[in-house]
Amino acid sequence: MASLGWDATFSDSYSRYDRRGNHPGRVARVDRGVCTVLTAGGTVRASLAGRMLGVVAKDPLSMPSVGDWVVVRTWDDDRRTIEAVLPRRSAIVRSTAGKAAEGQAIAANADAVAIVEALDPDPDFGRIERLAALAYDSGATPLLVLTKADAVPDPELLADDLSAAMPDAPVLTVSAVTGQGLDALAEYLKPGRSLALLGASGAGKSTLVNALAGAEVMATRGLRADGRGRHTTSHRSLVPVPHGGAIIDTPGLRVVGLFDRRPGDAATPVDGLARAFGDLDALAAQCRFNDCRHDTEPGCAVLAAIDDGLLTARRLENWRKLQREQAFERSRAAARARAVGRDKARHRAAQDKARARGD
Ligand SMILES: Nc1nc2c(ncn2[C@@H]2O[C@H](COP(=O)(O)OP(=O)(O)OP(=O)(O)O)[C@@H](O)[C@H]2O)c(=O)[nH]1
Ligand SMILES: [Zn+2]
Repeated sequence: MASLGWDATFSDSYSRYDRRGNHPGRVARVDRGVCTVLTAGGTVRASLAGRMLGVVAKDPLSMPSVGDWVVVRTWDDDRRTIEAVLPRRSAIVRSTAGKAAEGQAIAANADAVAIVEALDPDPDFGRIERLAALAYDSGATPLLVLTKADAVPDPELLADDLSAAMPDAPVLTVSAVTGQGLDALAEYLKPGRSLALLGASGAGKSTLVNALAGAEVMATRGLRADGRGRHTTSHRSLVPVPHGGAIIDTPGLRVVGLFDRRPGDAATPVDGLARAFGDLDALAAQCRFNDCRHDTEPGCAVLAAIDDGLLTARRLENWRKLQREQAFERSRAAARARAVGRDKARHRAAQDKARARGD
């Protein structure tokens, strides 16, 4: 358990659940609400307890996710249920595609999040930047992992270019074929440490899990004829590694919406987008005008950096795009909060009326 990341903080959170029949465990996989959980007594399957169903219906973010530490209860008839999710240390949260602005946790309690992008074919700057915002938002430490180094003539040159997409993060160039860079990546997998992999389908995540866990633990499949990954991984998995630690594979998501975790809350702990674009934030602070739009304004530090070749116009454009998207998410979430408020007010009014009638 300690090797999987169980520590004093989780143990503390667990203490109020510590009674006969309960055990702590870490979620390795979720299939339609049934969780595969690693416990000190072995791997078990557990469904959500009744009270959890209520909690999840109100707040989809509280649905157990891969990497969560949970309370498993074993019943007399050997059935097992998940009674609670212990507070998360980090969570990768994406916005769900539906109309309501809801978030979905795709991996919990990672210490480091690797944005995985293949050098071949065509690595995508914009995708790295978007995933970086998600990774910084998670509270875990982001890094950039560029895969399939064996497939391009000059991986280091490409890596140099792509590192501009995550200026504050370590960048590793790896190949599952030659083994290049795998030791450096394994540094993030000490006993008790968890590394989550986040990237497009076909980026080579499952192959990395296999290489690092040293076994064919994930089903990897061939590429389609057009060179794109087949969309086959629908589950997420946490895999313990032999020398301690765990790797969390996430599904290769097509669309990864940014999720604004706490709309309108000034106390929001991290703004992943601002962190992922820390270089631009710092430049913008030096513009002559506070409300500079970095468009045609005189004394604009952002435009000056582009002129000097320190920043690409493409990165500025993507920053704006992601900011617009975040603003949209924020307005959706605010609308949803208002709707919930209205429902509550209506409910209270009905109760008051009933009381006034003396029911
Ligand atoms: N040349 C080369 N090919 C690789 C490397 N790593 C992975 N591949 C190939 O890339 C394809 C996709 O790899 P996967 O590991 O399945 O990709 P994934 O990111 O897990 O994809 P999803 O499961 O869809 O999320 C497979 O055909 C792998 O054999 C590498 O280092 N070099
Ligand atoms: Zn400016």
